[in-house]
Amino acid sequence: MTSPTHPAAASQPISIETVAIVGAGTMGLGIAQVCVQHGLPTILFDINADMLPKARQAIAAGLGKLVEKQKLSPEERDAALARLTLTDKLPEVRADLIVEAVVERLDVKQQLFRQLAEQNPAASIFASNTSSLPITRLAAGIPHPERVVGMHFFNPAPIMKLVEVISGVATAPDVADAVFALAGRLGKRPVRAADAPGFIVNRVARHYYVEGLKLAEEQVAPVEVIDELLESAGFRMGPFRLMDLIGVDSNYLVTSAMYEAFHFDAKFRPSRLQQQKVDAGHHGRKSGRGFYEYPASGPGKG
Ligand SMILES: NC(=O)c1ccc[n+]([C@@H]2O[C@H](COP(=O)([O-])OP(=O)(O)OC[C@H]3O[C@@H](n4cnc5c(N)ncnc54)[C@H](O)[C@@H]3O)[C@@H](O)[C@H]2O)c1
Repeated sequence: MTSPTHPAAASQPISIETVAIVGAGTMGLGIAQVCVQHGLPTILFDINADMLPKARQAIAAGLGKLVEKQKLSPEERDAALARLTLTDKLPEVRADLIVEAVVERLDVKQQLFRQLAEQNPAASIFASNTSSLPITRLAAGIPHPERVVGMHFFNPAPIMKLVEVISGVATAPDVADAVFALAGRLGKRPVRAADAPGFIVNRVARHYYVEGLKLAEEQVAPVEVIDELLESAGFRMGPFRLMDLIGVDSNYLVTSAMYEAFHFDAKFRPSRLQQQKVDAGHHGRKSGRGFYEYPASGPGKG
């Protein structure tokens, strides 16, 4: 059996010099910050124009914190910000590497990749930050599926070192290699993962959320107590505080996708308590309220 090949990869390693991030939400803006900080001209696109000024502010604040900690000079911060282009116009999304960080829905991500394929050369790499959707399925029906790869950052992207690099059945090895190398250039610790539901971390971590929610539903203890106990047992954040950071809606979609991917295995069943939070718009820090309230600091902070 021969491996798929990437159009740009005939004789030399694929070079990634420009990046575009699609989706300026919790993950997209963190990934964009990391890219500009590491010297890459980066386009950040969102369909919702209202997200863009907030995204610039959040990235400026993130870089500002690094200046305060003397990890970045004010000049480096300014140069990083100058590498950032924000847009709500999809035709402007052209780059060597496009990382999508939009809502966790296969149909939305596939439609986006199909549109991007029309305006980008075959050599552009399409990476997905999906937490749970199969890369093989995501690539199906996309022109040049060998360029589709998983590049899964963790939240908060500027801080967390791990990046899972996932090859689907069609992914060209040199595409995965190029994304792996880029993650290293971004100061991350890349790890290769096979295309299994939830990859590595989310497969294990799912039970942290699912069991925490079951405890709350069964009224074994209130959410604050569950969080406090797990934090005192050594976890950095309890499951509810962590879901508020992740986005209760994003976390719910990941659990739902994994439940389906594991053929409705009861151990991944999504919680009604969480579904109600989503239905009520209590999406966590980003909406100012989730399992906790974030009134004074506003959305996005805690
Ligand atoms: N939140 C986390 O902790 C986390 C961690 C790792 C991976 N992920 C994954 O990252 C992806 C994004 O999650 P998030 O939590 O950042 O979501 P989010 O809801 O915070 O942000 C999504 C953004 O995408 C935009 N968007 C939606 N559809 C779009 C489209 N078609 N084109 C352009 N923009 C579009 C929305 O306007 C929004 O700004 C998901 O696949 C999720 O599973 C999330």
